[in-house]
Amino acid sequence: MRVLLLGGTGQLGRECLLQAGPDLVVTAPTRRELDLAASGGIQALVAADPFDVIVNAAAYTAVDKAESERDAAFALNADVPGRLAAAAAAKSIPLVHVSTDYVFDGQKGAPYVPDDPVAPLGAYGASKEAGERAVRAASARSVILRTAWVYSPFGANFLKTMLRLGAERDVLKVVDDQRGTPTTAADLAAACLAIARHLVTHPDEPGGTFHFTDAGETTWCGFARAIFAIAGSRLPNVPRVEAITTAEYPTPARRPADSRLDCSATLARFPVTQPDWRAALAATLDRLL
Ligand SMILES: NC(=O)C1=CN([C@@H]2O[C@H](COP(=O)(O)OP(=O)(O)OC[C@H]3O[C@@H](n4cnc5c(N)ncnc54)[C@H](OP(=O)(O)O)[C@@H]3O)[C@@H](O)[C@H]2O)C=CC1
Ligand SMILES: Cc1cn([C@H]2C[C@H](O)[C@@H](COP(=O)(O)OP(=O)(O)O[C@H]3O[C@@H](C)C(=O)[C@@H](O)[C@H]3O)O2)c(=O)[nH]c1=O
Repeated sequence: MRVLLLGGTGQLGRECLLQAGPDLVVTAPTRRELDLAASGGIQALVAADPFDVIVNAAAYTAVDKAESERDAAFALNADVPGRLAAAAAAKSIPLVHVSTDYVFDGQKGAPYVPDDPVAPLGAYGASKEAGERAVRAASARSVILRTAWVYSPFGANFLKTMLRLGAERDVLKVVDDQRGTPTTAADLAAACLAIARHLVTHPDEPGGTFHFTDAGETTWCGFARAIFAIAGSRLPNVPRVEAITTAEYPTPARRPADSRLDCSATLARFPVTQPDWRAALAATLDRLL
């Protein structure tokens, strides 16, 4: 299977590349080779090569910065997916596009199913929601896969922030009133590649919008506490993690209070596995430390 992977240097992209086996030929242009924000090169790239499927792991992911860089967020998260989906449709190849729990406002009070109404609270979520609409409008056979709270040994993420701050401070204050599910980029990559493969081998099946996270739920504070509980003996300093409210941790972007995602439709339709988030965290810490 020949895969065009965008965002190969990001968290998800790197895990996709690590999981590519001999039957999976992945082409992953870097930003230097293809600046997605600037380029009209997407169409040319897709048109020129015989890819079986496209996986879009590229995005603008700086949630707070997006509030002051709205145009940059929309360029990457809305315009690029639209162009990519149009190029995929023109070649009749499927697209796996990754989106976020931040398209929801977090007020449902139960895990979101894919058809629930979206209502993003910030510019990042709004840009990703616009990207979803652009992908649907292009009529490619696409799977929009929403995920949440992604972390890995690579790049910038909450796990690495906690380990960095935990080495410097004795107390970390972390919000305990935002619920969701931490998800390793490795598990997400496995899901993306399984879905990509399924779309290629089942050409008559339609796409749609789906959810994938690791299994279970917690808060950011619960996530932080689990990090230090699991990794503590391997760290030079283990901070105390103090639970605070969102109001006590003001940020430029508002975030959903409860963005748990119901993944049952994904598990029923595609051959994906959903590891428990704590087991996945332990495995990631083993890789990182
Ligand atoms: N991180 C998270 O917590 C979550 C992420 N998601 C979604 O999952 C997907 C993957 O996220 P994640 O792996 O964390 O993202 P990262 O921020 O780790 O990676 C983003 C990727 O996009 C690339 N990129 C950004 N701008 C450009 C550009 N102008 N030209 C070319 N490449 C560019 C980056 O390249 P470079 O390395 O050069 O910067 C990088 O490869 C995204 O769609 C994201 O919205 C959904 C929920 C949670
Ligand atoms: C660093 C820190 C953060 N927090 C809070 C702020 C915020 O509410 C929450 C998470 O912080 P972060 O800024 O690390 O995470 P954030 O950038 O909001 O993570 C999001 O990224 C995008 C890309 C997504 O798509 C989402 O699914 C989600 O993973 O934790 C604390 O309470 N204490 C702290 O010391």
